[in-house]
Amino acid sequence: MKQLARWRQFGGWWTRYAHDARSTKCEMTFSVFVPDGATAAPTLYYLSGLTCTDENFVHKAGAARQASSRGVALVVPDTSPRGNGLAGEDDAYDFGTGAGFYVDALQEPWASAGYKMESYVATELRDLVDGLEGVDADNAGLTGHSMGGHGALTLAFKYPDRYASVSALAPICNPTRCPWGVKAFEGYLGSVDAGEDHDACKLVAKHETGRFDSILVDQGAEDQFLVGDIDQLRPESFRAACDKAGQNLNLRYHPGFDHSYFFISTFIDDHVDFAADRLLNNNNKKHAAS
Ligand SMILES: N[C@@H](CCC(=O)N[C@@H](CS)C(=O)NCC(=O)O)C(=O)O
Repeated sequence: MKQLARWRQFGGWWTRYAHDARSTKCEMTFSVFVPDGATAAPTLYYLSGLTCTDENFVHKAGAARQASSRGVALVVPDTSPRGNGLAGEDDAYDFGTGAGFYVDALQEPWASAGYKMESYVATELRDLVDGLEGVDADNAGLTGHSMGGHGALTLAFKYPDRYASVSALAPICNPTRCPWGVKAFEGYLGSVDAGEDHDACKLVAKHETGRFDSILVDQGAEDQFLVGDIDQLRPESFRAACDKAGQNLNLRYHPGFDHSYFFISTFIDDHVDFAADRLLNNNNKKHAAS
């Protein structure tokens, strides 16, 4: 693993790393924020949306202010493999590069070309984070935006033993029923049906799925992907699925806000707090028990 850059912000340090990744078969970058003085800070993963690298969030969200004040580390991965030279991978903003959808592709050529972002985030990156100073990789939560909100919700349901908290900003809640998700699942998995195992609305209904005391979802009421002719996000489907499954959900609509980082930067502190309230508590419990 090599260090690409290091910046001081608020009460802590960002470090940007590159490493040769097994699951994605290429060099991957990610960024980590560690608050000053942390010895075992809980880890909040932020999963980004379509077209993003790890840098969009680091530069635009301003999350380090609250993360340093709460003593939470932030881990920000990229959104897909890059540069594996696959024909067509750069042709569209919503498939291929920048659009890994947090699934392990089953369909060729994507499966052999490292489109394995589920394994990358949930296992390979987690193991790397375990080796970093100041952070506790075993005390982790997830949040994310849009495609990354879908990643946060679905990985939390699929790996409840790895994540003790989950929230999301304008997540793609029901990808088997929206154009972005249908395109991704047909392309990476071979069918929309195969995507049911990566759809938050379907996963919350499964009884072996993890349950969380609450899930926070923020949504801009003027989000261009919500209020257009085509609803890519479908938060009301997630509300209905959570109600049916007995999963507590705090879904908040914010008038005037769109899908952008202006929305994310306004509400990100609440997501850091939401994770901190759960993970610091979790941490205390763990230490009290030992
Ligand atoms: N480029 C796409 C939209 C892509 C988009 O909105 N991406 C969001 C995540 S879904 C984002 O965070 N973009 C990067 C940024 O705003 O910095 C379009 O024009 O329809």
